[in-house]
Amino acid sequence: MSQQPDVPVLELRGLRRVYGSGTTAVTALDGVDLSLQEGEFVAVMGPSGCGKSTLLNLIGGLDAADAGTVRLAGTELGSLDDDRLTELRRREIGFVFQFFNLIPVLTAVENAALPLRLDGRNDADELARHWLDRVGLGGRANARPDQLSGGQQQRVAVARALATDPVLLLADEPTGNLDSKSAAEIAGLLRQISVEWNRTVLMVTHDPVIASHATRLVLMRDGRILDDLALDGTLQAPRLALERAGLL
Ligand SMILES: Nc1ncnc2c1ncn2[C@@H]1O[C@H](COP(=O)(O)OP(=O)(O)OP(=O)(O)O)[C@@H](O)[C@H]1O
Repeated sequence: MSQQPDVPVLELRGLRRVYGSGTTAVTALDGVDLSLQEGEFVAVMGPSGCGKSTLLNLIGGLDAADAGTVRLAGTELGSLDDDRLTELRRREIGFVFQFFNLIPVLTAVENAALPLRLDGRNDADELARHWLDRVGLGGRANARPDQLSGGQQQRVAVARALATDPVLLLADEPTGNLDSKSAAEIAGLLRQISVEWNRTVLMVTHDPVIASHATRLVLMRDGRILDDLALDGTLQAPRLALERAGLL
């Protein structure tokens, strides 16, 4: 999928998701509009239960909205059949998770190559090595996850997420299982991926220091977007925005 100029990488319109029905219904997303341009690094923050995971699930095509649309580089996810949605998810969205989700018996390069192998690419290992190099792990390509630190394992996961050259990288608490030094390094890598490599990154985090690496901050509460602001790279900016919004 090539990115066309002027078409947002991601466009959400009127996104709504209600779990359950009747008196026990929970409105997890209550009319979310959001547009991301190529090269942005957006941090999403908000209190527990405000709808962040639901939002990522809908953007990642893992769950369907009750109303509204998700467009990825112009393609509306709701218009795709299951096979096309699976294909788009594998090629056009890179996922990075809190607990890395690497396969323990595979080496770093085998893990990073996995989405390409699933796609039948015969240059899978070559591309995986290229991405491991770019994320600073070229020297550990043949190590298994249990031979790598947490930060290194997350780098493998980032290489795997980038291997198919997706239009969007989704990161769900990518530093939540790391010590503060490794966490800052991974957040710095995500910033490099967006600002220097012009990839688009959407990250959910609870940590305002980690959010300070992003170029833009989206604050959520009760299934809605409360604030959406550009960040200036200072450590305090997300904390001040959270305070202003009454979320701290
Ligand atoms: N499968 C489900 N069934 C019923 N309610 C759900 C389900 N998943 C989430 N919810 C509810 O929807 C709301 C939003 O949940 P969600 O997990 O998206 O929030 P979150 O911001 O990711 O929270 P956290 O920061 O704790 O992960 C919450 O009230 C939650 O209890």
